[in-house]
Amino acid sequence: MITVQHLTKSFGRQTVVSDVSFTLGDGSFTALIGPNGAGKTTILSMLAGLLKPTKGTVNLEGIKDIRKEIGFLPQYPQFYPWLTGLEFIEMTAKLSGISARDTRKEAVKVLEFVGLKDVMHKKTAQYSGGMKQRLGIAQAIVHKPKLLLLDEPVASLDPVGRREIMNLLKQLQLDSTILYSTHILNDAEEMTDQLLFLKKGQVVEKGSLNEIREKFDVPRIRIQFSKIEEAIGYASQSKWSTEVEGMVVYIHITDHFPTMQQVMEELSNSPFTVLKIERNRLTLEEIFMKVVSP
Ligand SMILES: Nc1ncnc2c1ncn2[C@@H]1O[C@H](COP(=O)(O)OP(=O)(O)OP(=O)(O)O)[C@@H](O)[C@H]1O
Repeated sequence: MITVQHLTKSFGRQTVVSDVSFTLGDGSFTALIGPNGAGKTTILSMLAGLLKPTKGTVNLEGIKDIRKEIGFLPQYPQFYPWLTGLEFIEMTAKLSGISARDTRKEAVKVLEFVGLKDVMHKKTAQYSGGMKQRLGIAQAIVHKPKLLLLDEPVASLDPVGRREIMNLLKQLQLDSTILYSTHILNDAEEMTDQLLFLKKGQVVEKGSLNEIREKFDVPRIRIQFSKIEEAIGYASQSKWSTEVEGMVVYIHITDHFPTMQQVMEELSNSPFTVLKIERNRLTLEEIFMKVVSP
């Protein structure tokens, strides 16, 4: 269990992380979500022992030697372009305390796990962005850390690459506690046990996706029309409270009203063509905007 209490970091007079507290249960998968400059990198760097907190504590229960038991993927990992992938991982394996006898074996194993075995003898200068990200993950996990900290592990990847990396991380959760930062919310939505929403250096909301949904979700009915004019036309004559977004009209449900049936009745008496009607939930992105907007 990792316990972070009142973590604060100031650079000069500017406090960029302020009184942040949270816990990470063993084997949990937590996302640190926040806009640019919210303090994600600073928090991860303090947990990784790379930055000294101004105030507060990080209690890494069960972790005696940070070098051996924490894996860290920086936001912009640096690779020596003249080394091959295998040479690079062998080097990081040594640095993280793996015995010289085992470095080759462990390096090959981890490169196979991240899908780079076929290119492990190529120089890292020739790796694509996705391959570099995998190599970055390989260096973070080669020593089988108990705590894995990843700063924006999927930000530079296309949707297929993101999916692959997230699936890889999900497998790592079997052996490690994972904390990663992101502003790509779909990934967080699917994979994560706990969400920590950061705004201006403070945790403004935390909990599981369901807990946060319960708190912020607004039940609504979503109606898709075939033309913007139709959406506007329907919204202006509806007796319910509506919101128009392009060809879509949202009707907010309060105290169970209106019912779907009432809306359908109203629609059937109108001249507009409906393409789709459904009960709809806020996406994580919409919840995020609600939580972090000023
Ligand atoms: N060494 C430093 N000296 C001064 N200010 C810093 C330093 N490092 C970070 N900051 C400031 O701290 C704030 C938080 O930065 P941080 O990189 O932690 O945010 P972030 O949430 O990771 O942002 P991004 O999503 O853009 O990576 C920013 O205002 C940044 O300018």
